[in-house]
Amino acid sequence: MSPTESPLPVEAVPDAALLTVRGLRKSFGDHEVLKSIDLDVRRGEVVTLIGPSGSGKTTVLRCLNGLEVPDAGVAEFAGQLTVDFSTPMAKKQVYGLRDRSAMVFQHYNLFPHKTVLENVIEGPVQVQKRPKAEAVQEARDLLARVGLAGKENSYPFELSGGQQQRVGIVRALALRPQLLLFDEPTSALDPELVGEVLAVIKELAEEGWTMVVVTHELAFARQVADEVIFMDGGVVVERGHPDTVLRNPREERTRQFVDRLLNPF
Ligand SMILES: Nc1ncnc2c1ncn2[C@@H]1O[C@H](COP(=O)(O)OP(=O)(O)OP(=O)(O)O)[C@@H](O)[C@H]1O
Repeated sequence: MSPTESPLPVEAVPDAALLTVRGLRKSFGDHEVLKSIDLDVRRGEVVTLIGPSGSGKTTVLRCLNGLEVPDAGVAEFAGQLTVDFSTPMAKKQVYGLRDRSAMVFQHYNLFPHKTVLENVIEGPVQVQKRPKAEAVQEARDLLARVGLAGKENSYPFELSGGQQQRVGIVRALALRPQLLLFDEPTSALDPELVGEVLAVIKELAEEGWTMVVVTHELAFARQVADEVIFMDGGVVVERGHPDTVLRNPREERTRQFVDRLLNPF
């Protein structure tokens, strides 16, 4: 299913903004984790977030998905929804963000006691109240697309990590989101399984899905990303085309981080 088939259609307007975020701030206690983050995501664009552990990448995704309520800032889904996080209404409005985005988690976060099919249809049927037969058919089609036909009745523990993550991706797609959020989708996988998951994400990018991907896979970022954002200490240090940020960064901090990823010893 391409994003244009979703019930919340992504219009084929090249370079049109889908999500604009300004001044995003989030503290946990007195630890200021995000210090005024700006983000522009255009329709059909792939933005990758890179940065050291603790720099705030996951927190950005969780704020975009409405799993955390930021302390300040504004998020706007073009022409549909504006959330001003500094107002009391934001606590309710973040559900609007959750309706429009879907997250793929580092550790898959599948329900262990549910089958693959049950995991995938949970959101569409229980949350979105879509007809079960339609959700089941769509889930079967999506699972087949990522090479998981025949695994519908398996339980997560019966699958490899790569297969579980592909179920995680299908579960996100089944929500028919406008924006896909990936939080280090391959970092829990054995090295030989990383490629099979990245291939699925790359295919989705080629189909025109809009996505924000937190990843340490620089080869993926180079090939697939339209923009790379390097975060450190809760701020955006540098952003730009992958050829600049990953090959010829302007900032010394970016250069050191990329060098460490390329030469860990
Ligand atoms: N719910 C929370 N309560 C308290 N502190 C939190 C919470 N969530 C995140 N943090 C802290 O916020 C900081 C940023 O965390 P975050 O997970 O966003 O970083 P990250 O860049 O994604 O790191 P990693 O690459 O290790 O996942 C860390 O210091 C983390 O301990």
